[in-house]
Formats: sequence, C-alpha cells, structure tokens
Amino acid sequence: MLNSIFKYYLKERKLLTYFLVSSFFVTVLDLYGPIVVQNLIDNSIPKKNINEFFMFSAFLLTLYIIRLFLSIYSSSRGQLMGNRIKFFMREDLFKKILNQPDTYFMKNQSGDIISRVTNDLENVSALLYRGLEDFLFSILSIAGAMALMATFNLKLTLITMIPLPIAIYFTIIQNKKLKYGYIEVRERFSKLTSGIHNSLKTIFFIKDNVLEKDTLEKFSSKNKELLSVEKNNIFNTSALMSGINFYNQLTQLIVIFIGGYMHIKGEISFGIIVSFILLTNRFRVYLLRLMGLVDVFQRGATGISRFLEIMNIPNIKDGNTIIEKNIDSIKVDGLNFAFGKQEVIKNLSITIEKGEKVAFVGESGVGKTTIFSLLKRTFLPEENTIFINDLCIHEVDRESLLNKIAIVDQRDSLMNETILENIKVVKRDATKKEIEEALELAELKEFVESLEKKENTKLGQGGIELSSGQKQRLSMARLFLKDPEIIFLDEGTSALDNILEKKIMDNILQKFEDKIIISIAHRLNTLKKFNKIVVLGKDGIKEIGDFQSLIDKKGVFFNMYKAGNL
Ligand SMILES: Nc1ncnc2c1ncn2[C@@H]1O[C@H](COP(=O)(O)OP(=O)(O)OP(=O)(O)O)[C@@H](O)[C@H]1O
Repeated sequence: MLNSIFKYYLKERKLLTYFLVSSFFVTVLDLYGPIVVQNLIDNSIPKKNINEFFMFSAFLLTLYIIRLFLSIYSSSRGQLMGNRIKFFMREDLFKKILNQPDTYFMKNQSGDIISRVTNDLENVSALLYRGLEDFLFSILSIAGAMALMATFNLKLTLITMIPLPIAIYFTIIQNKKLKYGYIEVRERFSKLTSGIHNSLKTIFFIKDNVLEKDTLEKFSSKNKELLSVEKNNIFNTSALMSGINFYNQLTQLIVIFIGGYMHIKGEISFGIIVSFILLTNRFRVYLLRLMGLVDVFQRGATGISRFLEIMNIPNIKDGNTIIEKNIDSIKVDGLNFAFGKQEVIKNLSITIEKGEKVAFVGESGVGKTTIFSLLKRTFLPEENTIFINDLCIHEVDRESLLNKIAIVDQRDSLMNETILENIKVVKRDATKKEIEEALELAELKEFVESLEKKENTKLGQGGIELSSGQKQRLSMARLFLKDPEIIFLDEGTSALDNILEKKIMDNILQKFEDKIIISIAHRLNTLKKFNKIVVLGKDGIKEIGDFQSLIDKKGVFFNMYKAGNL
C-alpha cells in the first residue's frame, strides 16, 4: 500500500524537500526562541545593559519575522505538494474508472464513485501533507523541547514531565474511542449522501407521485442517525481537548511552583522558568496537533485503501487483434450465457452477413439486450461462440470493435453541452456539411434551424430541455455522423411518432444499405424490410424468417403482431 503512495511523493520530491527542510527550520526557530528569551531575562535585563537589551529584542523580532516567512513558505510548499499529489491521483483514478467494464457501473452506485474521486482524495491529500507535517514536527518539537529543557535544568525537566505519561495514556484511550466514533460518523455520512443521491435520481418520480413527505422521512431518519453518532463523539472530543488544556495548566503550575521554589533556593534563574513555560506551551500545541492526526490518519487511510481498491482492479481482458477492415459477418454459434445462476441465452446460433438487417423480438426479459451486450463485448461468453469476421470475440480488440459500432437505445446519452458538441462527440473532425446531413437524416434540421442559437444551443442545465423524441433524434444524428459498420437499435425509435419513425427508419435502411443493422423493437411494423426476424423464447430461438414468411406461418410472431395491432 505504502509503495503505491510513495510513488506520488517521489514525483513531488522537489516540493517535498522544500517543505520538509523549511518546516524543520520553523521547528528549530520555535525552539531557539525560548533560548533567546532566557538570555534576555537572565543576562540583559539584570545587567541593565540597554544596548544588549535592544539587540536581543531586535534579534528575537528578526527570528519571529524569519519564522513568519519560513512558515508561509513551508505551508505553501506543503499544500501545493498535497494538491499536486491529489491532482495526479485523481487523474489516475478517473482514468482507471473510465476503463472499468459496464458491469462495474452496474454494481457500484455513482454517488460512491463520485465520493472516491472527490472527498476521499481530499482526505488523502490532507494526510500526505498535514498528516506528515504534524506527525514529524510534533514529535521533533516535543523531543527538541524536552532536550532543551534538560540542558537548562534536568531536575526541573524530570519533575515537569511527571504528568506527561498520564497525559499520553489519556490521549491514547480517548483517541481509541474517537477512532471508532469517527468510523461510525463516516459510515452514517456516506449512507446520508447515497440517500440524497438516490432521491435526486428519482426526483421527478417522487414529485409526480407526491412522495416528498415519504422521502423527507427517510432522509430525516438517516440525518438523525448521523446526529446521534456525532453526539457520542462530542463528549470524547471535548474531554480530550479539555484534558490536554488541563495537562498544560498543570505543567505550568509545576514549573511555576517547583521552578519558583528552586529559584528561591538559588538553583535556577528566572529566565529558565520563563523558557520552561514557553517550551511546555509548545507541548500543548503539538499534543493537540498529534490528537487531530487520529482523524486525519483515519480518513486518509480509508481514502488510500478505497483509492487502491479501484487502482488494483486488474485491467479488462482485451483481445489483441485490431479489426481494421470492414465487418463482413457476425457469427453466433451455440451461444449460452448466464448472469450467475440465471441462464439468459440458451444455444443461440445465427449468422449475420454484411448488408443484412436482423431483428430480435420476444417477450420482456428474454435476453434481447443481453445479446447486444455480448455482441459489443460488454460481457464475454465462456465458450468461443461469437465470431466477428471469423475472429473469436475474445481475441478482438474492444476499442477497434466499438469504433465500428453505433448504438441508439433509450439510455440518456446527452451531455450538458451544445447540440453541436453532442453530435460531434462521435466524430471530432466532422465538417459542417456532414453535421447538416446528419441532422437532416435524423429529421432534426428544421427544429435546430428554429432555435435562436441553432446548433450552438446548449442542452440541459442553463440551456434548453429536449423532448424524448428530440433526444432520440439527436442520438440518431450521431449515428448518421459516425457512419458505422454495425448499427444496434435497442428500441431506438420508441419515442418517435409513427410518421417520424417510418421516415427515420427509411433513412437508416437507405444510408446503411450495405451495413449490418441489428434491431430490438416492440413495434413490429418497423421490421417489414428486415431480412431476418428472430423470435426468442426462454429456450432459444422459437421462429426465424423475414416478416412475410413469419406472418404466413401464423405462429408466435403472427400472434405478437396481431396482438400489437388490435
Ligand atoms: N447486468 C445484469 N446482471 C444480472 N442480470 C441481468 C443483467 N442484465 C440483465 N439481466 C437479466 O437478464 C435477463 C434478460 O435481460 P435483457 O435486458 O437482456 O432482456 P430483454 O429481452 O432485453 O428485456 P426487455 O424487452 O424488457 O428490455 C433479465 O432477467 C434481467 O434481469
């Protein structure tokens, strides 16, 4: 685990060095200050030497000013290092997430993925910068302060340290309690966040069904749970903070009482007492910082392990053969596929040649979309049963295959960008003419022309909302622009009226006359010009043939068609 993180520190070694060296000098100056104070009080003041007095004071002021600038420098280097590490981790993580298979996004909630890329990495960055600083320099400061005090007076140092073991023991015990408390707070917090995410995902359904009250109740119950675990932490946090302050006061009292006694007895100077007070005060500051580390460490370690959880997922098994030429055939030979124990596709065999138009029909849940997923390599069958240009799909390079496929389905695929950006996303170098042609074939040209900013009109937030039919036509425009080898239509025209649907289907059939078109459609009327219609049942293919032959057969397809036209 540390190795993977060390790599990021190594990348930022320059900033890390500046940060560590400058922080070291800040700590040294913090410790040096009390020595100067002791000299000032013990030498310059009693001697009534005004020159020396001013010189020491000016020196002290210079030290403080140097410390000020050094501390600004060290904290800005540290922060920059933390931010840069966060930046690179975020880049690596998002790249890895984008390369996950579809199944990853089916299994993981987007709220959780978002928090891994945002919150988690904030915490990691805090650990790698603040955590490192607090850990190293708190220990160095405390050890340095003790060593310095020992050189001033060993006896007073040892007496002053008497309450320290108790303070450390108390801090450890309280921190343990807080550690579990923080874990609980984080768990409740993430439940609350995913609850909000779920509500927003279904907000229109909630509003249409007047479920606001119900939704608020669910939210409130999670919110209350969070408050109740936060409440448990309040006592422990307050006890710890107050305990440390008490320790500090006790130590100062010991310094004043025992130090004062020793001063009266002539064992130590007055300046040593003041330096002891200044140095023990640093204990308080650094103990508090060490205490804060527990949370920083907890959050950061969780962030790191959640980061590595994704980074360590093995890369998708990709094929090695890039499909360069046109796609001449798709062959499915005895395909079986199951989701876990649920068998979905059973013994499916079909060959689709270049230029053929094939449709899969059948009752809901019979596996039509799953066939698409298998043909586009989202899922891989266990056996060698799918062949693209006679090449087993396991061996096919995924990117080269998907570059030759265009899909229009019912999933929301529009981005909050302009119409132009939304279309061009499939072909960055598309010319104006190509875009116009795509809009025209998708029967969208007139609509776009009617908009004030035409194709530069922004969609979504801050722009216009499209109707579901317009959204589907925009996806169609992408299809026409991409000019693929294989076209998948999964209910791709379902949001269009009959006239538009016919027009666009005709455009598709004409434009992609020599390409493979595979469609899933519930409106069977749209399949009249298809070469093969495959009627799927639970145990595989029930019927196969062109539209007319299946109607003439008066079998399953005929009954489906009749039912649809009643
Ligand atoms: N990612 C998945 N994980 C587990 N099961 C799945 C997954 N995707 C689909 N299924 C299951 O596989 C079966 C077939 O689903 P599929 O979406 O292929 O059906 P379909 O024929 O396209 O249905 P519809 O006409 O309703 O869209 C269903 O029982 C579904 O629950």
